[in-house]
Amino acid sequence: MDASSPSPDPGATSGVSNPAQRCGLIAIVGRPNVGKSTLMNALVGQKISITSNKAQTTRHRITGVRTVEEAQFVFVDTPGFQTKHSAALNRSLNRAVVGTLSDVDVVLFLVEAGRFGMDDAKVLALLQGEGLKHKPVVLIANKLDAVQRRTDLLPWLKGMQDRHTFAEYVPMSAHKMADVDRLFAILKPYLPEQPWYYDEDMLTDRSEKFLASEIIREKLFRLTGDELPYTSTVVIDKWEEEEGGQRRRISASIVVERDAHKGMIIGDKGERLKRIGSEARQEMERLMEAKVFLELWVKVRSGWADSEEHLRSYGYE
Ligand SMILES: Nc1nc2c(ncn2[C@@H]2O[C@H](COP(=O)(O)OP(=O)(O)OP(=O)(O)O)[C@@H](O)[C@H]2O)c(=O)[nH]1
Repeated sequence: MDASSPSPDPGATSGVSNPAQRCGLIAIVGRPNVGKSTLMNALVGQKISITSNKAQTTRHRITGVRTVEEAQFVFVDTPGFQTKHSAALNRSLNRAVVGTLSDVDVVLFLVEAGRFGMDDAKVLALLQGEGLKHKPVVLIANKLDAVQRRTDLLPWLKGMQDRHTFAEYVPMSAHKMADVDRLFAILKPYLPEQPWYYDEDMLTDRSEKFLASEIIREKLFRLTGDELPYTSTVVIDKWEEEEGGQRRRISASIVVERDAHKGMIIGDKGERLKRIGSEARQEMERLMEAKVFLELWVKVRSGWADSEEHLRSYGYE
């Protein structure tokens, strides 16, 4: 409450009782490409994590915060549960998923409405494992808009009921705002009554530096299409603020595994790298409300995805 508030005593009764504050952690899990990032961005109301048609682009844990009336929802976006690759990177990612889930109040398990494959089953098995058994899990049957025959959905939902006793069954589309609003109402009772963790207008607790690297990564994946393996990463090498924060000088490296990938990113006469840099710079300027000078490098670091040591130095724990 701000100091100029007319109310002399915020705790005073005025005939209308103020509901107690609620606050809780919510994790969003599901196989790659089911729409986790899309849903979190819709829930938080601002783009803070990258989305892409390319599977497995979400590797960092990202927190988004949304306060609706008395309830504060703190969202944790977990990396896609890795099933295809077996490098150290994936072990690290799976550890991150389990670590994230153990301390949340409710888990949103995303699947595509009408579909439940081996990859979904692996994520569900993880949720049914030791330590997570009693956690409320809400089944989100996403991409409802893409379902041709809605009548097929009822038997499918019944089948899902047999697989796990979910706390709620929510067929919806992350692209539809009305569905997203309804989800807030459904989730509210799962948040414990306790004071908010963040200011009401707080959207993310990740640093600008982290968001900058995510923006570069998003442009990288968007502009290289499916050619680039998901193991490419971005490291911020230099970050300088000038003129009281009005100007940023940022130098970043895109780290790839092979020379061929380097060529792919640089493109003909450097055109593609130039475009990645220019689009990333513009988005950073909008986000940071400052002038940005961005220098981008492409480095080849062979086999980094298999080395625990490299993972640590790039910030994956
Ligand atoms: N038709 C439809 N498409 C959706 C919906 N939600 C997400 N998508 C699309 O599904 C694709 C994948 O969405 P993401 O949000 O990147 O998926 P993700 O689960 O975060 O993917 P990873 O980062 O690979 O784990 C994108 O092309 C989205 O636009 C939806 O409700 N309906």
